[in-house]
Amino acid sequence: MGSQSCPSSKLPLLDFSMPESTKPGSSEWESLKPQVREALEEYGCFEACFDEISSELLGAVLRSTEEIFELPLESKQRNVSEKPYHGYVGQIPQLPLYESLGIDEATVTERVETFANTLWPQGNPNFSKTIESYAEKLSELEKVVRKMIAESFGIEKHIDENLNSTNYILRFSKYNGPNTDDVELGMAQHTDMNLVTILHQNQVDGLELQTKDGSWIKFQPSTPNSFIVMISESLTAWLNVRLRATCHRVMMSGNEARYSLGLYSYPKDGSIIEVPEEMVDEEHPLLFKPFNYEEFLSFYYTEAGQAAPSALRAFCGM
Ligand SMILES: O=C(O)CCC(=O)C(=O)O
Ligand SMILES: [Fe+2]
Repeated sequence: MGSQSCPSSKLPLLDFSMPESTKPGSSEWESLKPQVREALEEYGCFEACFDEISSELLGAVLRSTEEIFELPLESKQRNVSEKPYHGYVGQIPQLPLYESLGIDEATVTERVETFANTLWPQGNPNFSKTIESYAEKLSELEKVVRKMIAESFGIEKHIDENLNSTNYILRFSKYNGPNTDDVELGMAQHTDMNLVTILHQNQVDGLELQTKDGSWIKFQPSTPNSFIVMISESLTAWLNVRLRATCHRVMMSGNEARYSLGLYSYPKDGSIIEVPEEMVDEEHPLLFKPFNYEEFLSFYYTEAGQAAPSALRAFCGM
């Protein structure tokens, strides 16, 4: 990899910590809604403040993340899943800096406890309590954002069904510093396939985002406690591509390890994503047939899915 880094940039910073800002219909809600829409139109993502998750909780979450990666490889590899990219991922020759583990249905107490018991056979109640609280609170922010998006397009009558058929996976990632003078690949460029992704990281930067003109910017958080909210392919499909998912990657430099946590909302097994009729008109012809997310994800991980410029269009485009 080259030794050059791309320019740093700030994203729009939206404040979900204001009282009432997560209460539908409040003046704070109404003022944030167009800002969410505008930021997503421009960048496909934004930075969010959300002090429902306190600094103490964020500190505990990052310590818990470090605790996971300190475990021996055999322990981490016990985190298995029949779904691709849901269990332990690591030891990939092309991505030597990267390792991650996921908890599927991370807002469900038993699922978090099962994950903890898999990693620590003697249990780790502290970990479970911290992580469950984090996933639960952050999933509330995710729902607020999705609801604001739906209202901004006048499709709020479909939102309850959309919200009620959602699961959340929480992924813990570690990227080692390359320990050279070069910038090295942590994670290859991609868009996420789910609905909405919310990321939080430690103090080591590395996330890069592709702007509309195709250039790359390095994300630099405005405050250590903020989150990046990003829309992903399945949500853009639901919106008939009125918003676009952002292409992103992780590039690492220096000696320090970067830790990140991603909360990914995705449609529950068996649920179908169908573009609401309000999103279709002469100017915006229907782009996707109704699709099942699980089937789409299986296709995405096939050779044809990986080779397609847009896996979603290849899978269910009109
Ligand atoms: O670590 C990050 O900030 C990004 C992770 C990511 O893009 C992913 O897991 O899909
Ligand atoms: Fe991603």
